[in-house]
Amino acid sequence: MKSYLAAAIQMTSKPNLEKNLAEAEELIELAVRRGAELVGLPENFAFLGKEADKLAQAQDISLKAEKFLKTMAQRFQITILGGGFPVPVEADPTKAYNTAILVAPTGTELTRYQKVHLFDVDVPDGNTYRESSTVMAGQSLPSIYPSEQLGNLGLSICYDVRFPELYRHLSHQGADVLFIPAAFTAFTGKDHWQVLLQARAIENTCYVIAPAQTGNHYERRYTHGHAVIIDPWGMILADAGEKPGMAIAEINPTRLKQVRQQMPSLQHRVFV
Ligand SMILES: O=C(O)CNC(=O)[C@H](CS)NC(=O)CCC(=O)C(=O)O
Repeated sequence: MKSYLAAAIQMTSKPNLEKNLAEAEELIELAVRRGAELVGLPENFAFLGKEADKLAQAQDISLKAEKFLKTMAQRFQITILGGGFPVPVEADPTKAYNTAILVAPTGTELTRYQKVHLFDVDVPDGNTYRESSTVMAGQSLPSIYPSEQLGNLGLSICYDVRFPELYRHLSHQGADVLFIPAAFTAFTGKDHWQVLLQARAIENTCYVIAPAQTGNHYERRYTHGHAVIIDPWGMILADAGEKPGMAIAEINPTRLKQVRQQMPSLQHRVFV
């Protein structure tokens, strides 16, 4: 593993696939110009709209999002994470998997994860979320992708951040970097987002790369923003704030080793 720059992209995706991909392309290009070799896009980067509209367009979103990620990775010679887009479930036309994929600079898919924990929550601000009405829950824990250059990369999506056992599973497999792409609600985000991300970084002594959605997407859907990169000690290395843009920071194996020496808690695990 070498030292390199990673970018966590922040977007305000809308119910408009073409527009979102054009915005993502601009931000990826900017990240590359700033030297990023690993770029993460947030959950719902390709489409953020009503559940029914998303499902109706799922086939189109799925094909175009996947093609887009492969084209970007090859054009800019970067590794790229697409932090969550709907992939239709063949056996059930009423459902899609909320899928994240990691793509190599060659355009090859390295690994894929289907979101396991679905956000079925009545948020106290009056918004109701029933992700399970259109999303099929993934059945298996994510596996890490061992990259010689970039370290062991672990995937997850958004609401997963509240389930520490998933990240324990990743760190148990040797994860160095945890991806937590999200579309966190503005209401929960203000109190929980940063705390949860820092906890996952600290307890697993891993880097956290958390691309995010921000602002108003349609009607009353607001997300929290603050795409961040956090180091294994829990320090916020970069924070994208509230506007579309990105957080960029160095992922450094020497720092990783240093923190794991200073705080060897992973070696002291008793139960998992
Ligand atoms: O907001 C939207 O319309 C899009 N959001 C999403 O697609 C996903 C699934 S509904 N959001 C989350 O998982 C939020 C989790 C969260 O916010 C928390 O855990 O507090």
